[in-house]
Amino acid sequence: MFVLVNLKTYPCDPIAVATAAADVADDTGVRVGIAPQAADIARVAETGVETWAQHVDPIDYGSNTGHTLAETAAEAGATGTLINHSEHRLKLADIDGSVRAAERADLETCVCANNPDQIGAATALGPDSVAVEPPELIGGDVSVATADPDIVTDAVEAAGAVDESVDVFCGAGISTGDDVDAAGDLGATGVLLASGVAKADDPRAVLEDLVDPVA
Ligand SMILES: O=C(CO)COP(=O)(O)O
Repeated sequence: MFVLVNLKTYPCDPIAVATAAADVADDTGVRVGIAPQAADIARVAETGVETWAQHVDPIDYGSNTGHTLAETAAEAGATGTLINHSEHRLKLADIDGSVRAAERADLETCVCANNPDQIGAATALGPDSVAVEPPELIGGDVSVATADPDIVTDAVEAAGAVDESVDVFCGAGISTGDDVDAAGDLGATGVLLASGVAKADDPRAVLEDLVDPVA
């Protein structure tokens, strides 16, 4: 399982979380990634943790004020990027453009989607992975795998019908190792989570628990 922690713009210490995540990954062999804000990518990457961008724009070098260029994210130390997160939704053509931009910069891609139909469409764009995250469960206390297991199995089926080589992750409300385990049982090969770690009093303890059943 891949455990990808999206720090969003939560007021946590990205370096403390990244250092803990790097330690937990080293100790257990579980793949753990951190997706900090763009401005924090370089110092998060310096901790040695697998570092992802939260977004890259469908642009090339040039006159694009205020955008995130995939090459710059990669040079800062990112090795992957989320695209079309529920809190940063893009038009279909721009999702495609962002996937192409990320590929150009050798960034691994995960396209997020709200439901299985969107997962099928996202898979057709050829990312490395897709992630189903029901918006109504994001930031809540109940894991998607518990609250809506069918959405995960349907997403796995929808992606598989288009391209079996594309990994399927799930996210929303995931905060424990049991949640990660349940997501795996439904066919997900990774989880995306945020508040469970970023808002925790002890992010290291949460990270240790998250990887425990899959270690
Ligand atoms: O949006 C998410 C990860 O990208 C999920 O957020 P929560 O883990 O806070 O529900």
